[in-house]
Amino acid sequence: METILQVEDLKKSYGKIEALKGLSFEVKKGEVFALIGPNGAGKTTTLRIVATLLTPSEGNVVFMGKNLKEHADFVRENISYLPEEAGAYKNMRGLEYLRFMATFYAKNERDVEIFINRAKEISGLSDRLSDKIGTYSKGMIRKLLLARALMTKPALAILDEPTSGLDVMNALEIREIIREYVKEGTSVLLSSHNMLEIEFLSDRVALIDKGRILEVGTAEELKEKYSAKNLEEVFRRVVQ
Ligand SMILES: Nc1ncnc2c1ncn2[C@@H]1O[C@H](COP(=O)(O)OP(=O)(O)OP(=O)(O)O)[C@@H](O)[C@H]1O
Repeated sequence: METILQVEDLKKSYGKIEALKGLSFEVKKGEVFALIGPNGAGKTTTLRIVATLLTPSEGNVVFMGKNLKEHADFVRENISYLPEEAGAYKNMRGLEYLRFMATFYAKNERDVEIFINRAKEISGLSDRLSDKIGTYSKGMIRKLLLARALMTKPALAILDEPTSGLDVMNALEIREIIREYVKEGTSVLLSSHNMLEIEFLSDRVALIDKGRILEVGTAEELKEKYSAKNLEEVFRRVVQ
């Protein structure tokens, strides 16, 4: 399978804190690749570097054959990022927000309409899109932002804890949406603390702790290796 993203020996320090200590992995085309690890393991730092929002202290990121250092614009055009603590503009209406974001990515007015229509479908928010975002529940905001992240059908969607804080039904819906987009050609790099979600969504998982990758494989491979019933047990054994 073709590789869409290569992360090579990534290091990142914040002052004295070494958040990443040489992290390498790759994401194949059409794959959902998940990062799991305890709080502070370095997941968000990794995702933010790939999304070009942070620069690494050392190492390389190669996306679709292009090094991020020289091609940040290309990367930004083809990657979308859903941050963990994403707020949206509270005083904007949902639809205004989608239009505003669509104009950044669209090459012409026709694309703007295509993106907005796609986002309407993904969000499932129908009439509520005419209301101000300040009146939305947490689940509605998450859906709006996921719709924004996927509406361009990016080559790679980076989703930091896509369903955190959502109830079971909303989380299920969001997972289904993500899987649909993978069928249409989007690769996904995500982080999550929810092992059920990871088993349902991911093709491969990387377990990270203290800025290093400890294991990579499919959920099945990891469960077999650690004679574990589920990923939670794998996680416990690897991280302890
Ligand atoms: N802006 C920052 N300044 C200083 N230290 C930071 C900063 N951002 C992250 N760190 C530190 O880097 C390390 C990795 O943090 P990161 O947010 O990447 O972890 P994470 O795996 O995403 O954690 P969580 O699961 O809690 O979201 C932690 O020790 C954290 O305190």
